Amino acid sequence: MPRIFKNEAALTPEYIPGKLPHREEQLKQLEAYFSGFLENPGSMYPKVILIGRPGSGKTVTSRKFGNHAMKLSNMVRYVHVSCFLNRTLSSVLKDIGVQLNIAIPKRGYSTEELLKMLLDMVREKNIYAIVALDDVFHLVNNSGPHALGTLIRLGEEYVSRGDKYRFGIILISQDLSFRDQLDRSSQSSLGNTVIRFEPYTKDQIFEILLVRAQEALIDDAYDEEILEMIADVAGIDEKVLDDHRGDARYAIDILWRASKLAEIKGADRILPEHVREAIKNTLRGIRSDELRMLPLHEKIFLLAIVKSLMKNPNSPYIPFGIAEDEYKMLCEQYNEEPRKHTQLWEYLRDLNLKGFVETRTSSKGMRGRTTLVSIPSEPLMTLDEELRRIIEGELGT
Ligand SMILES: Nc1ncnc2c1ncn2[C@@H]1O[C@H](COP(=O)(O)OP(=O)(O)OP(=O)(O)O)[C@@H](O)[C@H]1O
Repeated sequence: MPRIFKNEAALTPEYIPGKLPHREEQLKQLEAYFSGFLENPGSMYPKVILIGRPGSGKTVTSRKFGNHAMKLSNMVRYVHVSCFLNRTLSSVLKDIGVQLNIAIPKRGYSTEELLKMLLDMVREKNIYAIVALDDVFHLVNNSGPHALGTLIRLGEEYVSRGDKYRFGIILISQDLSFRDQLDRSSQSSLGNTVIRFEPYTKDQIFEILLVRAQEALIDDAYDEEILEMIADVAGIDEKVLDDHRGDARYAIDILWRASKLAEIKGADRILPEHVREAIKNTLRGIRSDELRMLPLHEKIFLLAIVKSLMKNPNSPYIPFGIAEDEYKMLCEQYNEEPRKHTQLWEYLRDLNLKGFVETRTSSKGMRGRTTLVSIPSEPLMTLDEELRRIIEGELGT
């Protein structure tokens, strides 16, 4: 079988590439804001905000900077916390502890006690940590502005008692709305150091894809035109108002899917037809890592919504009740005890909040008022496959 990949991992979302085209400036700015902290650890407390749309490279730039910082000093650690996963102060503190190799008890302690343990241990180990809080608005939305205020002041009272600054903070978000919710003193303590990440143009996406392709694919497996074709649909375009344009994750995902299709079909190179099919099958707003993090029964309920919509191809919406029936059938199939009606409403509310589904109340034509559910912008087949894979993996079936 002809080979397409030489290092498939270079097309996975977690991979940190050797070069980050078009983010050199942002990396340089991060290095500059942290240079005092890195040259003389503990002498200052840098706080930097990264903002930009999804897929504009905030996470990967922050991680790359973290690797650079750790190379400069063996006393410095970089810690990357997903606030999508950790939505409370105590879970953020525990995650920081885990990443710093500090044993923090799972339960039985207040957040103040957890905070104190963390600060004491950091001092005892004599380390300095750069903490990046990714998707920080989830923390503020779920736990209120006070939780973030506490993190922004991390260790400041220790400094007033003679210790050094032990932390630097990077806050990552799509916009600055999280900052407006903070109280005045946290806002002023946070300051105004903002690095912006603009959505990528077609040319920029092309160069990003080229670097990735060189790392991931056999030279003969692709033409640059294939990458241009992907850049055309993924780069921003003034004429097309589309939320997903300018998103490097979307572009890289298409390249991976097209390469995989070429491999599965036994082709010796990626053809335009593979790209077309890959575009059709690529999830746009939804990320598979976010799917994976939903509670098991919320995933099964989402799969039920997907299946109900697939069974009704002429209708963009299905009533809640249809999805509920489908959910019960799926539970039977998976040998799982179905959750109660009220719990399913909770799931629906959450799925809507996270942008996985859209809901509306039925118009007059229908009898009574029912809640209708739709998934307007994702390919159902791909969602179906992805969810089944994740659920079956989790259930070990
Ligand atoms: N300049 C770049 N060069 C190479 N790869 C990039 C670049 N920018 C982004 N990527 C890749 O695109 C994907 C998405 O980037 P990243 O996760 O950093 O975006 P983000 O802005 O943090 O998005 P989100 O807000 O959705 O988390 C990752 O796989 C990342 O490696």
